Parts: sequence; C-alpha cells; structure tokens
Amino acid sequence: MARTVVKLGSSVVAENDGTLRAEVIARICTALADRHAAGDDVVLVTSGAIARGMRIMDLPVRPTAIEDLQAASAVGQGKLYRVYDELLRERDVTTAQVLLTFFDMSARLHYLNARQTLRKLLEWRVLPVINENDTTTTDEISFGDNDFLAAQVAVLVGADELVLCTDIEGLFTANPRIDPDASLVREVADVADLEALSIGHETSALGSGGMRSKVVAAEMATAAGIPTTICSGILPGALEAVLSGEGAGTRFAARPARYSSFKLWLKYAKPTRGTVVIDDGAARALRDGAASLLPVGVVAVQGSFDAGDAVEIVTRAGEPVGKGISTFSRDELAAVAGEKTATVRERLGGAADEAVHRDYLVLG
Ligand SMILES: Nc1ncnc2c1ncn2[C@@H]1O[C@H](COP(=O)(O)OP(=O)(O)O)[C@@H](O)[C@H]1O
Ligand SMILES: N[C@@H](CCC(=O)OP(=O)(O)O)C(=O)O
Repeated sequence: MARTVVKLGSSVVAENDGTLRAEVIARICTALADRHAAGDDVVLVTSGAIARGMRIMDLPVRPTAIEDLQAASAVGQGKLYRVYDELLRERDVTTAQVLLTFFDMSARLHYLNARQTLRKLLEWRVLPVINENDTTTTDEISFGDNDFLAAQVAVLVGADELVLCTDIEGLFTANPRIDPDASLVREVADVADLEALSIGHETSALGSGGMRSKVVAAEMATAAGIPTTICSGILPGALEAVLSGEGAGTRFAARPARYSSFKLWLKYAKPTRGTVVIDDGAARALRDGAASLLPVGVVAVQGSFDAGDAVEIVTRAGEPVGKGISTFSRDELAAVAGEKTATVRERLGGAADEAVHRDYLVLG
C-alpha cells in the first residue's frame, strides 16, 4: 500500500483562457480512484482556482495584482472543488476540501494540527483535495506556488511518492518552448547534477513558478526521502504509468532521509527572520557535529527577530552554515554577541546558554 501525493498545475486543470479541461480532469480522477480502490492513500493538491475564477469573471488574462488574484481564487475555488468532488463521488471516493496557508505550515502547532487532520482523513479513506487558501494570504505568508505546497504536504503526510503534473512531459535540458534542441531528462540521481541545465521561471499562461519551482519542490521532497516525478497531466497515460510504477516523465531519486520531521519542517517550512554571523571557530564546531551555537561565537546580528524565530547562520564571509531557531530575540542576542557564558547569564538572566540549540539547528 502506497501513499501518493499528486499535484495538478493550473496548466493541467485549465486551458489558457481559464476554461476547465473537463476530459483531462475526469481521466485523472479515474486514475486516482483506481489507486484508491487498490488500497493506496491518495492526496490531491490542485491549482486552478484563479484560472476558474478568471474564466467566470471574464478576465482576459491571469491578473497580477494580489487583490485580483485573491478575488479570482475566491470565485473559482468552490466551483473547482465541486468538480473533483462530483467526479470522485461517481467513482466511489469520498473527498474533503483542505485549504492551507504558509502560516499553517510555518507555525509548528498549526503544522501539527494540519498533519493530524490529514492523517485522520486518510485513516477514514477520504481523499483530501488541497489548495492554498489564497484569499487570506499575503506575499509574506504565501507558498508562492503549489509545487512547494505539494512538497510540504508530501512531507506532512509521510508520502511514499510525489507526482507533479504539468503541461509538459517533464524536465527538459532547456525550456523546449524556447530551445527546440532541448531533450527530456528521464532520471535525476542528484539535484546538484542539474546546475548545467537551463531551468527557468517561465511559466505556461496560467502557471506560477515554472519548471524551476518544480525542481526545488523535488529537491525538498527527495531530501525527505520521497521520490518525485514531474510528468504531463495532459498526455493520456503518463500519470497512469507513474502511478502503476511503470514510470514516465522525469524521476528524481529519493535521497536517504537525513532529517527528522521537525528538522525538515525547520529547513523548508519555517521562514527566516534574520541572520546571525558567526566566527570561524563556531562555524567549524557546528559543521563538525554535536555543538550548539553559543553567543561567544556570534559576531553580528542582522534583521529583526523574536526568540523562537528561525535565523540564517552564516560565516563572516557570508557562507551559509545552517538555519536554526534563536533562543533569544535580536536585541538580546546583539547584547551578548561575543560574550562568554558567565556574562550571558548575568545579562540575560540565565534561562538558556545557547544562542541556537543543536536540536533546533539544521546545517546546509
Ligand atoms: N527546462 C525546462 N523543462 C521543461 N519546462 C520548462 C523548462 N524551463 C521552463 N519550462 C516551462 O515550465 C512550464 C511549466 O511550469 P508552470 O507553467 O508553472 O506549470 P504548472 O501550471 O503546471 O505548475 C512549461 O510549460 C515550460 O514552458
Ligand atoms: N492557488 C492557486 C495556485 C497557483 C499556482 O501555484 O499555480 P501552478 O503554478 O499552476 O501550480 C490557484 O488555485 O489558482
């Protein structure tokens, strides 16, 4: 029994003018229902609310102003969900609509609640149909695109597989809409191997993020041990081949999962609010393993953060060392930067000695 997260891009769900691709969606629902009937857990992440709203409101192109996008999404989301609900009900699958914001992922308690709800739905054999809650997001708390949301959801539910469906067969060596010599990449053993390729942010008429955001999502999911495939959602048989294990499109091999679920959340879901610059000795101690970051190794503090916020940790030369949750606020940490533990205790009351505790730190 497998647990699979399937993401459909706007370009799969709708034509360029926002008209729903009814046949494509029906075929995909059949494929999902078949996996569900075979005993698999299936989670659907679907874009298309803005496209749907755009069509209904007769907007000629995808709007760019945030309030227009939010209003279009509000018009479209309910209607979009109803399409999946009806198609899947006809195929004996009960669905649930789940709308998430980046805030839900970045606040640990909300994250745990979302995880609990999704796990309960899967235990009930319900197929969650997920989208971002566009109407309440701001730039600050938006996923940016649903590829990132899908990767987050895959980590959240402990998926065995993530499938990102788009309007193109997979990842090409360059954007084939620009470069006719581009060829399909079938296997990616390591995302670092992709540096030589031209993977742009150019999108289809309705999409956001482009191929670049799919590769970043694949990097994130594979780092959590989840193999990821980018394939066409439009080409009949492609998603079906991926779901049956035959394969299609571009497959990113899973890397050994190095992080606990908490550290994955910290690395990928929690936004950083500031930067802590550390000296070389501290950088070595952190990179070598078991050490926490002590204030004595801190040389500068940038940004504005509270105790409990995530900070980027960098060397004096600006090389990234890692990311961690700060024990202190920006002002507190600035007041004890470079100081020994005895002075830190004296100045800050001694509640904690570490600027970032090892348990709340991810390297890289
Ligand atoms: N190297 C590449 N390989 C394949 N597609 C690429 C590449 N670089 C850019 N693209 C573009 O990415 C688009 C898909 O991204 P996007 O429109 O965001 O999809 P979706 O709406 O499905 O999320 C493709 O239509 C293609 O034009
Ligand atoms: N929440 C938005 C998703 C926008 C988005 O990320 O689109 P895409 O790049 O096509 O996956 C919507 O439903 O229209």
